[in-house]
Parts: sequence; C-alpha cells; structure tokens
Amino acid sequence: MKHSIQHIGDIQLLVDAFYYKVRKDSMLAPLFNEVIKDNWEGHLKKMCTFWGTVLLGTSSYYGNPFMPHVNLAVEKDHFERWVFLFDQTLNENFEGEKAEEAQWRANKMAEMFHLKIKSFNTNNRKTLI
Ligand code: HEM
Repeated sequence: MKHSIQHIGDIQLLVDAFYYKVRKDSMLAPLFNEVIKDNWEGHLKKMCTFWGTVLLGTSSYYGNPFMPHVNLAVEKDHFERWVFLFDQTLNENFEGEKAEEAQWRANKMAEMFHLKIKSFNTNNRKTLI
C-alpha cells in the first residue's frame, strides 16, 4: 500500500527499492558496480543518510554529493534512466507531499549533475562550475 514519507524507515524502503531496480538494470548496474564493487551495503547506508537529510532534515549526511560522479562515463540516457527508475520507485510505494518533493529534487539534481559533468568534460576536464 502507498503511504507518505515520514520516518527513516520510509527512506530505507525508498533507497532499498530504488537500488534493487538499479542493480537489475543493464544500463546502470555496470556503472555502479564498477565503483561500489562489494560495498553495496555501505552505499545504501550512505544514501539513506543523504535522503534522510534532504527529505526529513536528519542532518546525517556529510560530504559532496556531486564529486563521486565527475569521472563516471554517464550521458543523458543514463540520467534519464536513473530518473525514470527513481520516479517509478516513488510512484509504486509512496504518495503525498514528501514523495512529490523527492521526485522534484531528484529530477533537479540529475539535471544539475548532468550539466556539471558536461561542462567539466568540455572544459578539458579542468574546471568545475
Ligand atoms: C546515471 C546516474 C548516476 C550514477 C551512475 C550514479 C553513480 C554513483 C556512484 C558510482 C557513486 C559512488 C559510490 C561510492 O563511492 O561508493 C554515487 C554516489 C552518490 N550518488 Fe550517484 N549516481 C547517479 C545519479 C545520482 C543522482 C541524480 C543523485 C542525486 C539525487 C545521486 C546521489 C548520490 C550521492 C548523494 C552519492 C554519495 C556521495 C558521497 O560519497 O558522499 N546520484 N553515485
């Protein structure tokens, strides 16, 4: 049954369900596996702190969310697929304001990451906006 995003358990469900899809996706899985290798548990934990901080204000995430993406061979198609799976996960499990906020923020961040990666690559991989 669909419900709202209110507690850290909801964030765990969102993160687990989303990366379950990612790990089965032939376009995205290799990109993640190459970096994460056998540390999926660590990645999922970190992503719970990230989304907990963004959506519930848990202040448990510290770091720079963009930097690990700068050297990935990702193009528009990859980001579109990422956003598609994220939106699908939200729609299958959640409803309400926070779910809409999650969708909006994920879309914006994907757009921003994509632009930054493009800019980095067209500036001879030297500068970051
Ligand atoms: C095609 C799209 C994407 C790919 C392939 C991708 C892949 C990755 C990989 C490989 C890592 C590094 C994991 C590690 O170092 O253990 C990572 C970390 C992360 N990703 Fe993504 N990602 C994508 C899109 C996004 C988007 C759109 C967001 C934001 C909503 C996001 C948020 C994060 C965060 C917060 C981290 C952890 C950063 C840290 O280490 O502090 N990713 N991602």
